[in-house]
Amino acid sequence: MFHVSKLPFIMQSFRKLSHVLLQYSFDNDLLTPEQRLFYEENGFILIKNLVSDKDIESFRKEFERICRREVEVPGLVVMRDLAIAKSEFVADQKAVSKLQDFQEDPELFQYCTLPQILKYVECFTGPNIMAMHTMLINKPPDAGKKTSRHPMHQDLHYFPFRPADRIVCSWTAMEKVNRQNGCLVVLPGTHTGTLQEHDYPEWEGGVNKMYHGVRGYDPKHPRVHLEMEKGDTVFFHPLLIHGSGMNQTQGFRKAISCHYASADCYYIDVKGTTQENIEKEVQDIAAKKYALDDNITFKDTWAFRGRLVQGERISL
Ligand SMILES: CC(C)CC(=O)SCCNC(=O)CCNC(=O)[C@H](O)C(C)(C)COP(=O)(O)OP(=O)(O)OC[C@H]1O[C@@H](n2cnc3c(N)ncnc32)[C@H](O)[C@@H]1OP(=O)(O)O
Ligand SMILES: Nc1ncnc2c1ncn2[C@@H]1O[C@H](COP(=O)(O)OP(=O)(O)OP(=O)(O)O)[C@@H](O)[C@H]1O
Ligand SMILES: O=C(O)CCC(=O)C(=O)O
Ligand SMILES: [Fe+2]
Ligand SMILES: [Mg+2]
Repeated sequence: MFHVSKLPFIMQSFRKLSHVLLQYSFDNDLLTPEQRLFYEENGFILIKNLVSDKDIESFRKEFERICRREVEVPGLVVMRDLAIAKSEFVADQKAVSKLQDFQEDPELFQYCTLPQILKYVECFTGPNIMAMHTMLINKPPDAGKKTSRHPMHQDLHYFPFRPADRIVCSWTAMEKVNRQNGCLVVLPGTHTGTLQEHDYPEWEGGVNKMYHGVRGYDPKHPRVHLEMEKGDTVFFHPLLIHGSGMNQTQGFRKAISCHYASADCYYIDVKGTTQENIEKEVQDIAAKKYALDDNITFKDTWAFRGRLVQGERISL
């Protein structure tokens, strides 16, 4: 018979067991057992209303200043949608589809250090945390060629560091996102698989630079559209297959995100793996951007951009 005096023993056994059975998250006081199990099984977890309107307003303002070129940010990559980059019209601020690598912009980088975000991140990375990759995505109204889509992919394809289970993305909606404006689409449970081969999808209207898609995923796998309100944040595993649909509205769908990794993750050599194709593209772009010879390594491009946000810097 169960007796309350046995409760501490039962709890302790559960904790021990959970270390064996739950490989994707850590035991702490933040996630409920149900939330942990959800992440373990699905590879993502959505937390409502995590980032304040005030913070989002300040990211939006800074984004606009960058578009107007009132501030210059070292290392920042300003992307334009393919449909606009290849058009004859002079691009104005509305042409910016994505900012990458805003680690040197104090206003935007504030996002990566928000304590309420880091508390969740720690459940997946542990206490020593590096912000490895930053983005502000401004998905434009589709110009008619479906170039606003992001093909289904696994973010780990871009990362030469491991282990995958100690990496997590936080992605915060800066406004209401839904099917109409191209919310995230995820294939729940795919984080338990392996890294798949990625390449450019054969889309008629073309595809944006470096938007590789996963080859041959099961089109019948259940899809979940993550409709979110402003401030809602999803945390997801780097093997989770995800993408985003076309923006069929006239507004620019904004989201801000950061990929975090445990500071004791280690770099790997991707030679001879499916990641060789992205390594080559990244090195070609980096060589141009930093006006260097082609001796900048894939690993360097990451070590150089990564920033410690909690604990101590170890091997990344
Ligand atoms: C987990 C995470 C990492 C997952 C992801 O983020 S997946 C997406 C990752 N994407 C990236 O990292 C994209 C990086 N993009 C860039 O570095 C830049 O936007 C560049 C593609 C190098 C272009 O930048 P920049 O050289 O300043 O732009 P320019 O206007 O001078 O154009 C130079 C040539 O590039 C072309 N271009 C610009 N934007 C795109 C585009 N979106 N897709 C395809 N081609 C593009 C542009 O047309 C021009 O081509 P040519 O006229 O020389 O043929
Ligand atoms: N031909 C394709 N190959 C690979 N991925 C695709 C293809 N077409 C769409 N996708 C991806 O599938 C996801 C959903 O795209 P899409 O907008 O077509 O459908 P949806 O949003 O589920 O449906 P709806 O637009 O009817 O609401 C996106 O990640 C998109 O990039
Ligand atoms: O905001 C989006 O459309 C998703 C972007 C994404 O998955 C990525 O850049 O890796
Ligand atoms: Fe992604
Ligand atoms: Mg759609």
